[in-house]
Amino acid sequence: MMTPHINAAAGAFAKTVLMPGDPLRAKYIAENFLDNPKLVTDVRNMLGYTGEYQGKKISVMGSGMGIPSISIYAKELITEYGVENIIRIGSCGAVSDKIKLMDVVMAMGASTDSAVNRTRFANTDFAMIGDFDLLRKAADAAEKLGTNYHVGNLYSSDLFYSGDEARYDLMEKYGILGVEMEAAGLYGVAAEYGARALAMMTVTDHLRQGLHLSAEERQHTLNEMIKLTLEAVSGDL
Ligand SMILES: O=P(O)(O)O[C@H]1O[C@H](CO)[C@@H](O)[C@H]1O
Ligand SMILES: O=c1cc[nH]c(=O)[nH]1
Repeated sequence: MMTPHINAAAGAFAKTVLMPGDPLRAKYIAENFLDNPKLVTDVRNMLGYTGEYQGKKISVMGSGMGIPSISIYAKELITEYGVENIIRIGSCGAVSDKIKLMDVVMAMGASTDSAVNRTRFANTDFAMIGDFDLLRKAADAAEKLGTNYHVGNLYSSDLFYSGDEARYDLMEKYGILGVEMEAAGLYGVAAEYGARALAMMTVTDHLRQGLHLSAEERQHTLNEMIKLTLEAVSGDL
């Protein structure tokens, strides 16, 4: 079996796929957190691996950056490879002083300036929400591991370089917890094709305070989020 973007064999993916934006983060997770990881797809270097966690099959694959990219991979994973659960594990920027660097943000919902969900939903506003069961398990895992986390609304932006300070004010007023570039697209695909999805982000940047995690801090905190995610999904693999 092959799609235009995934060259894995039929059955190569587990029913649960962790999805960081960066394919090299997928490689890092496979090599450092999974047992017996095998590369199953590498079209365009968008690396995907399947291995085991606590003896059960699990996959990890990069999504690329932005809603169009994750929409292609998530759709093909669900419809062509039978994937049932996709958990995005990414990075985001914060706009509120209540959110600190290294906190984890779990997207109960995802707002966006992208048109994709209006395009797929008769030009009306479909509420982009994460799967409640995955969200509850992720929050429970964060409590267990003592992670600082927030649950609420995220903003998936088409522009990384927007420079729109007024929009950051609006986001803060409306309680947006983080800005990233994929969650609303992932939630739309999951709704359209009947899969479960959750997006979780580590806060790596503070867009109002001009703060950015160092490379080492990014690595460390992303490790925490990966452990949290594996703990959250371990009962369902
Ligand atoms: O760290 P990842 O998962 O790539 O997520 C964030 O980082 C990228 C921008 O640098 C965008 O993909 C954004 O959503
Ligand atoms: O999209 C993103 C990702 C990380 N940090 C940001 O500020 N924006």
